[in-house]
Amino acid sequence: MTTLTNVAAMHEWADAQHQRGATIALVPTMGALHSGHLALVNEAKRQADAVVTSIFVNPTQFAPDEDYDAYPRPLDTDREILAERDVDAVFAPTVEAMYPFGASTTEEPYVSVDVHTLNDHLCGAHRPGHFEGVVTVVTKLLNACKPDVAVFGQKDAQQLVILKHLAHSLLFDVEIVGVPTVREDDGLACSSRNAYLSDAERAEAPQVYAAIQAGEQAIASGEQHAEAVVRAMQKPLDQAEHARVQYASVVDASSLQPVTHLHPGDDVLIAVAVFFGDTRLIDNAFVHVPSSA
Ligand SMILES: Nc1ncnc2c1ncn2[C@@H]1O[C@H](COP(=O)(O)OP(=O)(O)OP(=O)(O)O)[C@@H](O)[C@H]1O
Ligand SMILES: CC(C)(CO)[C@@H](O)C(=O)[O-]
Ligand code: BAL
Repeated sequence: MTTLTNVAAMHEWADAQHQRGATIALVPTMGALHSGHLALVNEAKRQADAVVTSIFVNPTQFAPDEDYDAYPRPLDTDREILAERDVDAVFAPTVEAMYPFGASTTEEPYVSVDVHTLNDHLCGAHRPGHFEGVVTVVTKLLNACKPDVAVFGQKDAQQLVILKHLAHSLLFDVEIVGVPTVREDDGLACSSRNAYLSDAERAEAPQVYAAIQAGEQAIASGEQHAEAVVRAMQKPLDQAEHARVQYASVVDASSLQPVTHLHPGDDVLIAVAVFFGDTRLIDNAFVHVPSSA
């Protein structure tokens, strides 16, 4: 497994793969790898001949009050994990390599991609600049790694939907593939940020998934009012003493705009963000409204 830290070396590797007729799958991550990331790597291996995993904690997607400095960076362990999985290359650029003119976009002339109304709800409404930072860095990663396929987790559902629109709107010649959320045995979605939880918070954290299951159940049993679905999602979270709900929402699965009524055949995204202390957890499900609803 080769490790590449600058864009020129990454281009050289990608060009060499394509010259030998191999396709490339990219798995973008911020490191601190867990089973969720490894599911993406497995899918990448199914999708292409050569797999590159990027490890980059992207400064521009963190709001000023968020955990950019504290975010875990166990690069050597991550590299060992990826080598064991026979990943072909790791792209671990410096901030300077990814942002040659500086990551603070207020200081330099710059170009960025606007996500417009896709940013209005869910995490976009609560993390100023987050998705602009994500689409900017993913654009850079796609240009640096030249993949045929890029693999992302459904755990970050709003991100996945926005990135599919990014590729479609801006004519990127890449397929965006989503992978279902990988969970701990008790249902909690695997996340690098789970490591921040105290024992008491960790014990209650599976209620976040219980909220999603309650929403799915309400829709499956014919509930037509989004408000009632949200109330059902709220109930398991009311039982978690340490939980503070940031949002519980039902939105259209493509436009990400709130829905009030569910109609048979609709595709919706039900999603929650919940704080346990300073740790913010998200979970969600894409749900197809059944014909009995
Ligand atoms: N439990 C999971 N199941 C499937 N994919 C996941 C899971 N957790 C993260 N991913 C995906 O892995 C990719 C990299 O995510 P990232 O490195 O931010 O990990 P993370 O654990 O989600 O971190 P964070 O705690 O910052 O949310 C993203 O596409 C993300 O959706
Ligand atoms: C896609 C991503 C690697 C971009 O920094 C990040 O948002 C993540 O880890 O989901
Ligand atoms: N997994 C999404 C990256 C973030 O929370 O910033």
